[in-house]
Amino acid sequence: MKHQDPLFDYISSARLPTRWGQFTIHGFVEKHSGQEHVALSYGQWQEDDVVPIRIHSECLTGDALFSTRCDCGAQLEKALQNIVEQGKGVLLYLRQEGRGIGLLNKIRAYHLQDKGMDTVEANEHLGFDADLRDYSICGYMLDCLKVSKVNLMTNNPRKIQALRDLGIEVVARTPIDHGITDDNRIYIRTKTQKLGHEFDPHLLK
Ligand SMILES: Nc1nc2c(ncn2[C@@H]2O[C@H](COP(=O)(O)OP(=O)(O)OP(=O)(O)O)[C@@H](O)[C@H]2O)c(=O)[nH]1
Repeated sequence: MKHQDPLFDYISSARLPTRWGQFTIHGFVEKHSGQEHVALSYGQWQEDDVVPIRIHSECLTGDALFSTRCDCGAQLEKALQNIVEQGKGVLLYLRQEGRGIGLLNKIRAYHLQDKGMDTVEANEHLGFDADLRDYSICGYMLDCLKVSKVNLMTNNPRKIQALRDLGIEVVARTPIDHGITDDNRIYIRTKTQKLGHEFDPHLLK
């Protein structure tokens, strides 16, 4: 598993039983910042297989605190369920909270959204770009896990491009449009209009 890289390190792996099945959790670190990330893998594959994967960006409020202000928690659950149903797959869980602005800045952005701004306007009002995420560690993580061809669960074309730029073959995309509620319909509409996410328009009416 250990690969030499100037930017990233693999740390260790362990069993991770979950509600859906038994995964293995793998720990990684960005050397320059000390930022920690994890990958969950399930099942087995050959080097040439197309592996179902999800790149999930940390969302403490949605993933751990049950918020329905976004669709993150529902997407995380659905991704793990999909992987187990398909018998193999990988979830890359990147610690890029709030599209990269961090937890406390996300709460500041939520405050501005409570006052009427949309998710992009709120980021920009705080002096950030709409999306600050960096996916470069994904190439290293997938390399360590011996994955080179993927079926990516996402509605976000930027993730497809980011993987292609890293030399990963994105053979297919599986939409992941779970968790749309009255609490987040406007937020998701904004993501389609301003950030390029692809959603079935009927789901957003
Ligand atoms: N700045 C900011 N971040 C948010 C907000 N709502 C959710 N997030 C963060 O957005 C990230 C998830 O992004 P999404 O746009 O839902 O999904 P995606 O990862 O781009 O695309 P998918 O693969 O289709 O889910 C997580 O890091 C969340 O913490 C918000 O209103 N403002």
